[in-house]
Amino acid sequence: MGIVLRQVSKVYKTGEVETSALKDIDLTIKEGEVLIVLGPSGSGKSTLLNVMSGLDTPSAGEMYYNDLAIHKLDQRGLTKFRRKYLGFIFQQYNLLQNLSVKENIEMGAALSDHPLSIDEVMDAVGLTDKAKKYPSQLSGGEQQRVAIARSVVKNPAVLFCDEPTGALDEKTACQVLELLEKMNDLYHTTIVIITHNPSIALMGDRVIKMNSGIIHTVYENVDKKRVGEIKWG
Ligand SMILES: Nc1ncnc2c1ncn2[C@@H]1O[C@H](COP(=O)(O)OP(=O)(O)OP(=O)(O)O)[C@@H](O)[C@H]1O
Repeated sequence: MGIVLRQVSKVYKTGEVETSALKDIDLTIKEGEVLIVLGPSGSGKSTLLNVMSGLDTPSAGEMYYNDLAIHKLDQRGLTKFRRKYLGFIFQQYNLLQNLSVKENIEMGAALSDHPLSIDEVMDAVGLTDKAKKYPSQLSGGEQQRVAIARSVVKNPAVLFCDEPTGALDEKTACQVLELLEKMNDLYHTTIVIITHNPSIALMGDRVIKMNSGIIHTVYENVDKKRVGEIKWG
């Protein structure tokens, strides 16, 4: 159970040029695990995330979420799948500018039939005193935290995070990672984190390393660390 990829490939065609961004990927993401995806720029990390979360379609291969055959879904089916089970944390925030912080987070809660408490999540990301502000009145880091709160409050089964702390200072980045850790502890949320930062890999149950569209290394993290124990350098 979990997410299963079998022989998944993705080829981008730009005019005459073809780029093989994923080559015959076999991967199982177990329910409730924290999986870290490392790899140099252009190695296929974002493509992997987009394809396995149904934001993009594979060129070949099969993908399953528990018993659901994701590769067989049409766009409507994919949207339903994402809405029901998934949360996303990206570097760009996509906040609704004419809604307050609290209203943006409420939008996330409204997508779920088992949301978390809006007030608790706002508190966890340190936004309680900004609840009535609008995105344009916030710093970049604060906007990122609103976007994270909006994804987390939905209480999704799987949270996909693409460089979730890339634009944040160390203290805020730690708060964000601790929130992800808490989601995993409390709700058994499956968490996939794409990162360039090898220190973040220390919080993973498993780490995969990509290069040129393939997974060249997978390892279990026998010495998994709590976020609070990680030394950032
Ligand atoms: N929409 C697209 N059209 C054409 N080629 C693309 C597209 N998106 C990605 N690629 C190519 O596919 C390959 C994998 O890109 P991808 O964005 O998945 O890498 P990445 O590991 O996430 O990189 P980064 O760490 O820089 O975000 C690269 O060669 C990239 O140029």
